[in-house]
Amino acid sequence: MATEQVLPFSVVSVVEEILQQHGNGTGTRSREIDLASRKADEASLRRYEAAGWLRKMIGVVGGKDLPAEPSEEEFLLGLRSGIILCNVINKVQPGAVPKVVEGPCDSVTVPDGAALSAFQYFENVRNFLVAVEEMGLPTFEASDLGQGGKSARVVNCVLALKSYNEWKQNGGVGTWKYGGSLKPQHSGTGKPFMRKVTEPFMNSFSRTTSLPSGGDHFSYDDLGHDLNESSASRSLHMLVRAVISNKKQEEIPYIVESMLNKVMEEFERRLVSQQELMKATAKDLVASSPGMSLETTSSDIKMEEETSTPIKAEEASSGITAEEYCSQEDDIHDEKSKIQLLKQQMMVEQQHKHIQELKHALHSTKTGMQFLKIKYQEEFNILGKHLYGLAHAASGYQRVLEENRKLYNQVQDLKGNIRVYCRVRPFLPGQPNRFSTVDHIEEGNITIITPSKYGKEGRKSFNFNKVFGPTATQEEVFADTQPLIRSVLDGYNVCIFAYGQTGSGKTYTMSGPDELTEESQGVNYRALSDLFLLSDQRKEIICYEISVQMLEIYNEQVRDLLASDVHVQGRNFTSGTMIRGSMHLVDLAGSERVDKSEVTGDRLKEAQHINKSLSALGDVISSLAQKSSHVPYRNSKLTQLLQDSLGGQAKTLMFVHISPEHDALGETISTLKFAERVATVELGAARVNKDSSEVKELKEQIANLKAALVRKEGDSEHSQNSGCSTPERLRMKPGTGDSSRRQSMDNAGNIEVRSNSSSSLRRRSLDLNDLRTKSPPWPPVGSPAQNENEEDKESVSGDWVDKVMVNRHDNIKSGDDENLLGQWELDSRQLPEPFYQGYAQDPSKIYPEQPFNNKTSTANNKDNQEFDAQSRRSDVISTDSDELEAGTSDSSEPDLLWKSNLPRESSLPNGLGSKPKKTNTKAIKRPETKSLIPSLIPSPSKKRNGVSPVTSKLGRHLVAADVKRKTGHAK
Ligand SMILES: Nc1ncnc2c1ncn2[C@@H]1O[C@H](COP(=O)(O)OP(=O)(O)OP(=O)(O)O)[C@@H](O)[C@H]1O
Repeated sequence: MATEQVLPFSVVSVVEEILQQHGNGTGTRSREIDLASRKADEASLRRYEAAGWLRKMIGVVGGKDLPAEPSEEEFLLGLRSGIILCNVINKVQPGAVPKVVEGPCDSVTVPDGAALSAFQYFENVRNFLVAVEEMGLPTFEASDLGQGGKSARVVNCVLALKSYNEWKQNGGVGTWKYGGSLKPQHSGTGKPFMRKVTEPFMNSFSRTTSLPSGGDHFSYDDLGHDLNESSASRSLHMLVRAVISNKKQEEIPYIVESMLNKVMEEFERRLVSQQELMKATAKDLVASSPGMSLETTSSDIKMEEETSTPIKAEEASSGITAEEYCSQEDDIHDEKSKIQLLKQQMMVEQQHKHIQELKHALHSTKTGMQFLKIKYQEEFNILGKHLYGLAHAASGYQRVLEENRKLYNQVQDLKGNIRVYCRVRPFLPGQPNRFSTVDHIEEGNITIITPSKYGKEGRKSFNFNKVFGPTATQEEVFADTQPLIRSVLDGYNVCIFAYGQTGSGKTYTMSGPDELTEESQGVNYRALSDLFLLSDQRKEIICYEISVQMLEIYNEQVRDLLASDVHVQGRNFTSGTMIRGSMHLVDLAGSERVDKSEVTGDRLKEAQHINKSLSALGDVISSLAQKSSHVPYRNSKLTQLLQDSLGGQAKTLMFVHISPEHDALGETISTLKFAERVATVELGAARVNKDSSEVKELKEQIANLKAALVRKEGDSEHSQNSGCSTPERLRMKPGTGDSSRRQSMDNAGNIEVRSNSSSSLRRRSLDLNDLRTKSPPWPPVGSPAQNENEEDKESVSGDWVDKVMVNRHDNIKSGDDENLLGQWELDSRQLPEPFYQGYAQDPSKIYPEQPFNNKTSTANNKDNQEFDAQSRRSDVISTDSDELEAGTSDSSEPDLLWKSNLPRESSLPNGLGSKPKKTNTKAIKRPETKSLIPSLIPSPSKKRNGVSPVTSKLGRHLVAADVKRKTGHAK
């Protein structure tokens, strides 16, 4: 059917041609007559159709002047007034002619009618024609309605109006336009005659044009085509009539069959030629478009056929030729190329637009990068400034640290150089009577419940720097001690010693209990740990060398339990200065009364020495408290060794311990009073042992010169006393070699150094000789850094005897403790270098304030030395006792504590110097059971009683021999 739609010929034309050929036998003349007749019939039929439609539209009454099948004259006459036309058009398009001039029906028929009426009728026709024109319908001339006028155009106009009306009544779908397609409505109303005989036949032929159905559009061209088609049908009809009119009835089927066969043949022939024409056209298109393939062309053509089917059908129906079609194809191809080109141009433009956008984005990115770069540079510069500031701050950090250290130590100094902390031991497990003598504790205050004889109120308060109750932990105790430890690393000498009666907790505080845990570690462990910790923290700034010395003083003999050295020594990397600090951790012997121990023999001798040590300590502290010009450091080994820590350069802390038991109340009060007195001692501002290298060299030069001077004096004395070669004399000579100096030291200094090959010292791969030879040079005696007292300067090691741990023998608990001692005893009699120079120079200088009246008795055997020391001490006490009363068991009263060594009794704060003298009956019965320190302070009553203070003190006071080896100190 697609082929039929594009056919440039119609079926009617083929049939007509066949019929004409069939009728050729009737002659040319008859054909001309038939054609004229056929045209006349067609015109009549069209006129009849128009008249019939008009009559139908306006009714019989309105159309009474128009016959159903009027002649041409009747048709024109009936429409001449324009009334029928105006009424009809107003029915088709209401209001098309607003005003229709009506008149008497006969006015038209009367030729002599009024001229006015004729004019009015003309107006009707004119209005009708205007309306028709506005509707897009074919018009005619008004003169066509006059006499002698032509009806053909009038009929066409009426039939067009009829078609328009039918299109409108069918719904008016689409837009009616002039030249549009409209399928003719073959209602058959205008073809009553043809419909009766030939309508099936005609319809079968006319439909071969396959015009689009539906009648969506109406155009005048369609009307023309319809009219042409109708004319052709009627012409065909007449040809058929002409062919069969003179034939017999029985011949007609054969004739019709013959004609149909011919029509079919002709139609097929034309189809074939049409197909050939189409193929040739397609090849030409391919040849003219090099880039187009045959398939593309075919598909394009097919596509074009599909898209333009209505147009082609219209073209076919309107007789478009193949050439015209090819021309249109070319136009379409060109159009497609243009579209393609436009598309490409659009793409190029779009890509160009994208490129522009990309360029813009790139530019923005570049700008952003530039901005970021500038920002980065700015931030980098700011960061650099910050870094510079930080570096500057870091460099100043050293100064700040130094300043902090200074301030920190200043604060410590402002607190007082001798600090006294009191600690109350808790009741021990298994103790039945738990009545505590401690009433209450408040920060630095402790109140003791006393019997009425001790006070009016039965209470007595003591103030110290700090008081720790029975529940205080080791950590809490050390927390308040720690600042002193840190001072050691800053170049200060520090002395921490524990004081108190036996069993009050001295060892517990300093070392801890026997079964040691991390929590129960005492000050010694924690202090050493802190030293190493701090030195490690400061290792970037200061290089510390820490050495530990462990000494024991027993019966006035000093034993080095570890090695010979030296100190905490640090070298500042930045300034190059050297600082030296020392720390003395001293666990003293018990201070309770001797009468509780009732010891004799060796114990008594031991107690005498302890007595002497503590007595000397009391003397030193008393002198310091009185700011005496002379401080008797050399009265005992203890005070000699602690000189640096008890002098003006040191920071001293005393832990005073008391027991809570009621039966220890006397010792408790005595101890607290002693401690309170100690707390009043002002040592002056502590000084840092800090030397530059130049100062150090100068000090060494001075020391050498002084040593040379001493040797020179010794030589001259030796020459004057030639022949006097007693051991004492020999000891007093300055040693020329190590062995001689050691010998001298052994004798004069009562120092015993023993080495044990199986000791833990050796297990640590330490060699005493090694340590000694590697020790720093012994400082010059009497160096400026030492005590201002010239005698003390010469006789005491000064800065160079540090790190002393004073230990005591415990003959009572000699079991396990003796084993522990074995680990630390040294067999060798090699002596530490400091003692050679400190003591061997001149024994008489050790006790300058005493008459050295028994030089020969201080023989080179140890016992003699001990006895000598005791004798000297006795001499001292004897001298003092001239002014003081003899001690009694009541001499433990605190008021008597310091009197013996105070130059002015009236200066005692408690005014007990005027206390009435008492006779000590206990002293007579058991003279060895007197308390230690109070007994060293003879009371006026004792003096008046005339009891020899020497015998009474030495005989009645005994330190309980319960001292353990403090092996933990050196671990
Ligand atoms: N604060 C305390 N907490 C618990 N137990 C303590 C405390 N203080 C002392 N002790 C215990 O009391 C007993 C005696 O203490 P410690 O040996 O330390 O006394 P001391 O003063 O050193 O005696 P000594 O003079 O004989 O050496 C020990 O068993 C010890 O563990």
